[in-house]
Amino acid sequence: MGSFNRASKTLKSKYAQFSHFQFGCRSRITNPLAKTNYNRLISPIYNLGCCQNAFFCSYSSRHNSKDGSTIDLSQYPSDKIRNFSIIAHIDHGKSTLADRLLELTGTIRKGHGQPQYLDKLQVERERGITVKAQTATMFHKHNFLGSDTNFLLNLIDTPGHVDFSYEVSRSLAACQGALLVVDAAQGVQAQTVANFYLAFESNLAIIPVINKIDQPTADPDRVKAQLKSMFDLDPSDALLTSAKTGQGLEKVLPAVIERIPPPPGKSNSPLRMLLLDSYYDEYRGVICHVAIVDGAISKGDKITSAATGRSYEIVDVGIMHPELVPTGVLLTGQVGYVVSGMRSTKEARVGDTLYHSRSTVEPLPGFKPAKHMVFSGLYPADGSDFEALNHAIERLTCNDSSVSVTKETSTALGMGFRCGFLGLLHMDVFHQRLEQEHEAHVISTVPTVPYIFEYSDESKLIVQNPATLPSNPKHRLTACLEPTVVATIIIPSEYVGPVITLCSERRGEQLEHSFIDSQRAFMKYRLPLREIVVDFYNELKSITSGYASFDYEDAGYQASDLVKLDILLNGQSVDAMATIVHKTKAQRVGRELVEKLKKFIDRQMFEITIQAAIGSKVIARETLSAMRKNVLAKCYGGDVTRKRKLLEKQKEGKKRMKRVGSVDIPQEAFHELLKVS
Ligand SMILES: Nc1nc2c(ncn2[C@@H]2O[C@H](COP(=O)(O)OP(=O)(O)OP(=O)(O)O)[C@@H](O)[C@H]2O)c(=O)[nH]1
Repeated sequence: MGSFNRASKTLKSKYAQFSHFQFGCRSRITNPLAKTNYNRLISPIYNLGCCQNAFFCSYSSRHNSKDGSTIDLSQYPSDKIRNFSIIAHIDHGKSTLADRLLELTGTIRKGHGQPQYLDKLQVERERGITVKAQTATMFHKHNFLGSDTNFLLNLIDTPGHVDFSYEVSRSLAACQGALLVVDAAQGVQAQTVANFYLAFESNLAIIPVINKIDQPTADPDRVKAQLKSMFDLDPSDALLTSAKTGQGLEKVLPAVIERIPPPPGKSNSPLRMLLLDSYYDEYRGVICHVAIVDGAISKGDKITSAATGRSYEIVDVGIMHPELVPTGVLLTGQVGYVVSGMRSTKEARVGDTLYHSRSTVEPLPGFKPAKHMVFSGLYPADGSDFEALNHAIERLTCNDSSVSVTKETSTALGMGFRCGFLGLLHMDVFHQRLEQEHEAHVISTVPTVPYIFEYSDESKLIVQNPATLPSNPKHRLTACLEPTVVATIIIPSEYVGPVITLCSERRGEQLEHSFIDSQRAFMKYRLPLREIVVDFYNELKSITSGYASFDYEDAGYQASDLVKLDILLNGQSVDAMATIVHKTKAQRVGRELVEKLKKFIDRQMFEITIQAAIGSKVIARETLSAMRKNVLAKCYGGDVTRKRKLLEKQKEGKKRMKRVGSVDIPQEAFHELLKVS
């Protein structure tokens, strides 16, 4: 507990500086709908129908202005605006709570939208996770300081998974407060800790929300005690809710209005607009999400980008309500979108300051660039589809600028791309979106982390693709460095032993071990990134019967004993299968790789040797004896159509093979390798 108490003291002193209306304003919103259909913009009739009795009906204050805008934002100066995020550990109910708030304020009709309304992407719906943070503007009437006042509230629903914490930190930059949602049964989990600190370090007002109190195993008092001991949050400040049944939700928006300060910008200063995110719309070009830090922006204004120096004219401006609704203007403290004739999202740099071309301003600090933790090669399953894949990747990166892409060539797989991702789930999601949204069939190579190799001539090589590491370098190798992370693990106390064993097997160094309460342990480990990239979380879940929660943050590089492991088929190296491993693990990984490959490569008309080698030394070997696969073997009788079908299926399967020298490798073999390494 010592560390928590220390943290609490620091927090107390930090909190002492908190006074309402004194928070630094930074901003952010995010990508909404990949393909917004402007014909579906909310109609006045729809909005009138969906307003809830006691809540503010946005149309009561709407008018149709000359430029067609339907909402008059001039009645919302900064003191009537609240910008807040919903942050939580994965699955603690952020998106469901967001649904309820949208319904309460009449922004969406109750039961009208799909559950988790703001999770728009197919991949989000299929996996039940939030990948992109989403913003929605809501209007709400509240009795504030003795009089009924209309407020404009910007809600940002954020992802819970560690890979997307970059989204969370950008979201928080647009806010002055956050709802920290904690599951009443599960209590504080690893991402609760990580997200709390993100919000705390951004000086946000934090409102604890203990959600899912309808569950039979809910124990709100235990969670309150955890919030007190870990974050020094006052138990009496916690709101108790059930986003499922609606219990306690009426207290959420009043708390947002009363406890979160308004945005602090200056309305009479020149425009400073922070570019939070952008996405590409087929019909309108780049749509930028912005926060107005100072001043105001109107349709027709000329703006300049501080990052590129290019100027644009604003052709549309509005809010996300929750679809795009033109308002003709955005005022200080408001968040919304602008369309300005940018042709590619490369022109829209996240964190950029946009200002009126006629003025000069000090640019805003912007955001730290996203750090790529995992790299993988993406190749078209059919080599002739390179251009199609190129196009698909270009389109997708327009809507996910956190992926880095460079072209590369592999002797085994042909022309492809080396892509950098924020983590393995991010990589998986990108892959899935390529297939689902752009119909691209892709082979991805074993994910690797960025290693640094230093040589005697003081040169450094950053290796994002193991195949590029020279086996016989010109200069003597002086150091190998690998990236590390500090991992936070929260588990029921009875699983401490197995988790310690797992972390030491993964070359982890224990930094902290304490107890949150009588039932839950809290551990911090420094671990090589490579060791957690692939299946660490699955194994952690399996040894703790699914009760572990896990989060990590970048912790720099450490010297390590690394070797390059090559895979050879009939003596020929398969560059796409090369990997870099710790010397002590090379033997085991090599053996597992060749065994896996043996299972997945079909026997062919000749014998195939599969070898794992470090330099010229072979450390594992398997042999696949010769045989032709007869797909008709089990097909008795003379049914021609059935035989034809089987042969066509085989032909189709062959198309999905990759020929390396004389050996065909099925796509599944590459996928299976991901699991071993
Ligand atoms: N019993 C109960 N279930 C809830 C409540 N709130 C949410 N859930 C359920 O919890 C699951 C996760 O809810 P989400 O809203 O998707 O959680 P999330 O935090 O947005 O998840 P990520 O975006 O993946 O981090 C869903 O099955 C919800 O129906 C609640 O108050 N009570």
